[in-house]
Amino acid sequence: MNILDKITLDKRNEVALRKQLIPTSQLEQSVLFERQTVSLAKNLRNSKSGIIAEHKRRSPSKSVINNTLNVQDVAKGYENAGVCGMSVLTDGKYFGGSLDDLLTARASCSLPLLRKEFIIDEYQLLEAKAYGADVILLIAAILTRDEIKQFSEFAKSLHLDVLLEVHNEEELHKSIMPSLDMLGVNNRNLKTFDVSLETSKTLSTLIPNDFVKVSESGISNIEAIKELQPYGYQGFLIGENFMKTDNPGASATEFINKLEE
Ligand SMILES: O=P(O)(O)OC[C@@H](O)[C@@H](O)c1c[nH]c2ccccc12
Repeated sequence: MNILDKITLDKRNEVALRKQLIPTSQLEQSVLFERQTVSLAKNLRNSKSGIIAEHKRRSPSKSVINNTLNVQDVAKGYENAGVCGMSVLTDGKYFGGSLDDLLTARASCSLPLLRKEFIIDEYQLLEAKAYGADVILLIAAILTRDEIKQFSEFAKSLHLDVLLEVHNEEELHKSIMPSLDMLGVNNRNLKTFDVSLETSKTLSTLIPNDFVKVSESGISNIEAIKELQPYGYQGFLIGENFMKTDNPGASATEFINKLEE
């Protein structure tokens, strides 16, 4: 079993438990359910730099990235840096995140927030909304075309943006549909952890222009972005490069200033 299969299996058990503890009617009563969401896709279309900055404490590929920071400081720092949106890992077991992290980020900034999660059930979309997300991630590698359709349409009905993540041509072909806003190419293979920017370059021509193109993972310098922009990418998801420093907000500020020079 590869790591992605393991994560997905654990996630199914976790979601089944959560469903028993917190009924959907309770999620729907969250004050955040009434909140007007902010569109990340729109922000990216209007931005020069297109940075989506991530809060990530650890990952299966890197173990600990940063265990000392607090989400509030990171969210405020990213907002001050002028990023287009913030991604918050909410998986606990493999990434050290939580829905509480999402809630804290929501209370700390007004950036569009992406719930970075392994979504396998509509219930998680209600959670995303109830804890203040604006955007959800759907990972093509763990979903069927029917699930992608069902989850993305449900997300749209909740006024959430949808970022669909692919890693190869096959995943891309099965996923193209009008209920998606952004197509993300993950430069990291979630099954082997190999990282290559070539993945973004190769898949770029196959992505229809109606979607905002996002390149994800393994971006550690300005040169990578300059290299990817000619391929039509308007969004760049960066985690470790900022999170490994003592002050992710300051790192993002420096990065964006250089990029917009
Ligand atoms: O830390 P990096 O290499 O900058 O990567 C960020 C982000 O792309 C990565 O965390 C990610 C992309 N897709 C995911 C799916 C699940 C968990 C994590 C991810």
